[in-house]
Amino acid sequence: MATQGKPITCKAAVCWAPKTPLVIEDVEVAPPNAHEVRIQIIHTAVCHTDAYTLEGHDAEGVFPVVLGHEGAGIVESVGEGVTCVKPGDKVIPLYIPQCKECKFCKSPKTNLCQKVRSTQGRGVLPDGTTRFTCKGKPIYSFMGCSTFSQYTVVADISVCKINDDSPLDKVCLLGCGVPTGYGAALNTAQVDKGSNCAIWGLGAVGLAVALGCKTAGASRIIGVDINPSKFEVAKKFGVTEFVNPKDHEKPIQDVLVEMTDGGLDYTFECVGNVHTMRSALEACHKGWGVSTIVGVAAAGQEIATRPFQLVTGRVWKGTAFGGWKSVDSVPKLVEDYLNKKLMLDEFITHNMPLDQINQAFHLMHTGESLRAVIQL
Ligand SMILES: NC(=O)C1=CN([C@@H]2O[C@H](COP(=O)(O)OP(=O)(O)OC[C@H]3O[C@@H](n4cnc5c(N)ncnc54)[C@H](OP(=O)(O)O)[C@@H]3O)[C@@H](O)[C@H]2O)C=CC1
Ligand SMILES: N[C@@H](CCC(=O)N[C@@H](CSC=O)C(=O)NCC(=O)O)C(=O)O
Ligand SMILES: [Zn+2]
Ligand SMILES: [Zn+2]
Repeated sequence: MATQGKPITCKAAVCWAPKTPLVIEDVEVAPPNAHEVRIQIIHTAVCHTDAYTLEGHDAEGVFPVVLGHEGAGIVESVGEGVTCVKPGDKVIPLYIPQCKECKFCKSPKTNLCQKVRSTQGRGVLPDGTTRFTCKGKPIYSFMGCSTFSQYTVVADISVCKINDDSPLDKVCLLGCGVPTGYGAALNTAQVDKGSNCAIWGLGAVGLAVALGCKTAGASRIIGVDINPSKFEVAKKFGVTEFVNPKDHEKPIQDVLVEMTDGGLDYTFECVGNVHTMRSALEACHKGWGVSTIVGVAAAGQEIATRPFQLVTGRVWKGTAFGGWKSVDSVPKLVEDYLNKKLMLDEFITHNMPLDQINQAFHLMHTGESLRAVIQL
């Protein structure tokens, strides 16, 4: 391979500082070190967590940075000791890796591999450095993925090989939002047949929760959102009823408890707002209701409720990447998509080139998009 072992100069969307538009720059991407993989990113989608970090809400946010963590691409070259993928393989970068060796990976109770968590949280690869340079300055990595670049370097435990027939413009969604919501219902909450569920926030993550609830055989799936334009599209994902908190004077949890003869079996917060997190918990049925926090709240925010809500049997949970052990699960989710058992296309509302990436953020903020897919 002509580029192997050499730096590659390519286009990337660089975030120089919080709350500033991304700038398309020529960046230099160094070759992969041992146990690293350099990937040509072909498509990436934009997740609300990219916007959250761009807005300066992430306690771990470091700048300048190449954001993006919902991507798919082709391996360009690998560093010494890499055996899990080879040049030419189609892959998905994984922001929660799976080393299969740490205490977390060995436990069936969690997907939160901690092997590279501390370096990833500081915006660097496991050796403490970054592979991106622009205008002579090092540029940080994001969530171990940095998919808003034509080339990126990730740890070998942070990537999985997928079926050669995968359409990368669709399966890039399996890097974050869809598995997160789908797994929140199936793995974390373990929704059961005939149950009633409510979902706050009908973006891609909330709609993927709906899909998981539907797959589990839930009877009622209530969508709660302040943007009524989300209601029509939500039906495709299994949402059966809609509630807009703006249409009610009472706290929305009281409205839902009345609608459901005492409360919901399962609720999901997919907004990232501590007030909706409280509503979702308090809308749960006494004795057994389970509320799962999926949304990511801004730095410094804290949740509150009366402890009596928990004493009387409601359970508060949270999920990261839907509880999926990433290397084991993402290739299987790709197969489910290829076998038409998992919807993805319906989440994609926009397609655009890299130089329009700021428009993708705008569409998310105005509530016009579910997922915008960027072609690199
Ligand atoms: N735990 C994890 O592993 C992951 C967490 N996330 C988090 O999940 C959340 C959702 O992500 P995503 O689907 O991409 O985001 P979106 O912005 O696409 O969707 C959020 C939805 O919530 C709606 N909303 C905003 N405020 C309220 C409110 N007060 N009550 C009800 N609905 C409201 C928005 O309406 P409007 O259209 O008007 O804005 C929008 O429809 C984010 O916090 C993201 O960071 C994402 C991926 C993984
Ligand atoms: N860095 C933040 C927290 C951000 C966060 O909660 N990230 C989610 C994924 S959101 C994806 O779109 C997550 O999986 N967290 C687990 C983890 O180990 O990071 C902060 O400092 O609060
Ligand atoms: Zn995400
Ligand atoms: Zn691990």
